[in-house]
Amino acid sequence: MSGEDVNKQHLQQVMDEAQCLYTGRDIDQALDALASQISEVMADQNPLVLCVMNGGIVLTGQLVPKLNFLLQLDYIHATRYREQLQGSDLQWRVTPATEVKGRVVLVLDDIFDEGETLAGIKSWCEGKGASAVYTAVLVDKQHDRKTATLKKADFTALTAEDKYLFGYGMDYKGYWRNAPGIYAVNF
Ligand SMILES: O=P(O)(O)OC[C@H]1O[C@H](OP(=O)(O)OP(=O)(O)O)[C@H](O)[C@@H]1O
Ligand SMILES: Nc1nc2[nH]cnc2c(=O)[nH]1
Repeated sequence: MSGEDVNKQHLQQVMDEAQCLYTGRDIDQALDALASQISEVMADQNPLVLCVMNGGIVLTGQLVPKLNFLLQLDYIHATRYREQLQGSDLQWRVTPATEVKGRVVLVLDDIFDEGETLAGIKSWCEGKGASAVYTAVLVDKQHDRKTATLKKADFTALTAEDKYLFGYGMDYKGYWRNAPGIYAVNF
C-alpha cells in the first residue's frame, strides 16, 4: 500500500470515527441567531467584513447572506497551525487589499481556541487605524488555556468541548474542511 493510500485511509477513518457535535441544520439555526446579534450592533456601521482564510471561508459564505445591511467583504490570511494539531507563531500570508483605516471591521473566523489568531488580527487592524474591530466565530472551544489578552470573540455562534474539531471550514491535517457539520476527532 502506498503512503498516499495510507494517508487516505487514515483521513477516512478519522471521519468515520468522529463524533458529530453539530449538524448542518444546527449550524444554520445558530447562524440565524448570530446574524441577528451582529445586525443589532452593526447594521448602520457600513463594516468591512474580513474573512480569515482558510478556516473562516465556510462561516463567511454562510453568514454574509444573512446580514441584510451595507457591508464590504475582503479577506485576511494568517495562520498558526499550518495543518498541525498544535498552534505556534502567527504567520501572515495576505493582508487585506481594502483600506482598514477609519473603518469599522468585523473579523470572521471558524474557531476561537487559545485566541492568539484573533487577538493578533484585531491588534493588526487597530494598528492600521480601524475605528472599531469586532470579531465573530462559529465556535468557541471551552477550556482554560485562553492565552491571548482577548478571551472571547464579540459574537459566538456555538461552543464545543475541548477536542480537536473539524468541518465547516476547520481542517484535520489540511482535509475535511468540507465536512457538513462540526465534528470532534476521536483519538
Ligand atoms: O485561537 P487560536 O488558538 O489562535 O486558533 C484559531 C485559529 O486556528 C485555525 O487556523 P489555522 O492556523 O489552522 O489556519 P487555517 O485557517 O488555514 O486552518 C482557525 O482557523 C483559527 O484561525
Ligand atoms: N481545525 C481546527 N483548527 C483549530 N485551530 C485551533 N483549534 C483548532 C481545532 O480544534 N480544529
